[in-house]
Amino acid sequence: MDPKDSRFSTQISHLALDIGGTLIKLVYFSPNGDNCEDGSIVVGNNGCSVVQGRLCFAKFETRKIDDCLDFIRLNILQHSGVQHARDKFSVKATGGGAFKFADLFKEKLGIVFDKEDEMHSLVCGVNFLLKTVPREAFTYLDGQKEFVQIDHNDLYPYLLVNIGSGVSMIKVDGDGKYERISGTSLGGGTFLGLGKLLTKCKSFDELLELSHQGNNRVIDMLVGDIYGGTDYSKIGLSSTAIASSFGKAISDGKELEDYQPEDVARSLLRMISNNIGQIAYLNALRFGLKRIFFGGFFIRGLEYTMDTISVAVHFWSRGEAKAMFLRHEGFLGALGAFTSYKDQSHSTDLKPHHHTVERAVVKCSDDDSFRHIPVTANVNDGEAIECSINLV
Ligand SMILES: Nc1ncnc2c1ncn2[C@@H]1O[C@H](COP(=O)(O)OP(=O)(O)OP(=O)(O)O)[C@@H](O)[C@H]1O
Ligand SMILES: CC(C)(CO)[C@@H](O)C(=O)NCCC(=O)O
Repeated sequence: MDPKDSRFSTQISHLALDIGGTLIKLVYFSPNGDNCEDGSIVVGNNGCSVVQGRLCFAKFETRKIDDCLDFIRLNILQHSGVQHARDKFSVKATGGGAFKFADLFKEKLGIVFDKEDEMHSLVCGVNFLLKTVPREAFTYLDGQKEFVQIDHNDLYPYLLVNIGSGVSMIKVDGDGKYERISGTSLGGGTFLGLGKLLTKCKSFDELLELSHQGNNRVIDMLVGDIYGGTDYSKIGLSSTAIASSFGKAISDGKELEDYQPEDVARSLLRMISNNIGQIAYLNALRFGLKRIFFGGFFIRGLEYTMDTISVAVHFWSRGEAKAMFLRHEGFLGALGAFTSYKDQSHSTDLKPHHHTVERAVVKCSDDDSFRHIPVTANVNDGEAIECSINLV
């Protein structure tokens, strides 16, 4: 197969979207490195072409969906010499937006969504990563990041906690065997929404930056604040443990303006992370699960967030359960939708039924400068995955 001939089809058919309440995530296969550094095409064998390249990642704010449409138009459609796909191509899509924005994509780009269930996609995405991508999962405790060697024969059961706008908790027992056992509406959307209201910051990055500089003890009421500086050791609470998030605001006699936005952001991040860690542990306990994988874009590879979640899980489980994180945390659903191409033949006659990942590389697309991709990744924003797909 001449790679040039198949380029348009390849790029369109190997794109998957996860359109969530806050963010749109894209995973796309770049066969020739045009959209992703250093990729390479090639190799034909026995009527089946193996195309080498990379899985690339990009994200957009859902409220700025036009940017996402432009990205697809400029980097995928126009790149291939067309403006509109004229209803010819269906693309895997998951998340609530696969329903909400189906008409928009059809009207603006001529792309039809082939919808994949959100929970199913999340589970497929995690299983794909854990089974295929080396050094994907890691623990984070006391400032130490440690990669976890995953034994494919001893992967299940595990608890998946996906922290997006809201939080879903899914017990995974095998490939396609899972149950959503819990969830909470206090998630990444709560952090960002409350954060914007309380600190006047404009973006998630700004809020994170603020939280870096803050001190949660200024607003949180600690056990020591209640117990005159001492631990409550009888029930295992140290004086520095948070007794009540934002509790000091009750009696400080201060207005919101009297607090530093940094301290508010820090308390908020701690409150949300702690709460999710605790609910996750309780659900793990319900079903006797020892391993908890945390995903979703709320985490963003942020040490403070991961540390807080890990400490919460460690503390409540008395060291029995383990919190683990994933390098491609934010792209689980989109990756899962992408891998679902392998389950069926495709209108373009392309069928990626096998993904071989040799190594993950630290270059990727950056959503803020998507017109100039490729660029080097920032804050773990989705490292490209080197892989090959079979075209039949
Ligand atoms: N650049 C960003 N802009 C906005 N939010 C961000 C950003 N980076 C990380 N976040 C955080 O990630 C959250 C969204 O995560 P994610 O994309 O996994 O969920 P979603 O798919 O939008 O939500 P849901 O699955 O609940 O529909 C936000 O609520 C916010 O806390
Ligand atoms: C509604 C979804 C699944 C959309 O992704 C997510 O935002 C979520 O799991 N929210 C939490 C809802 C709840 O269980 O209370």
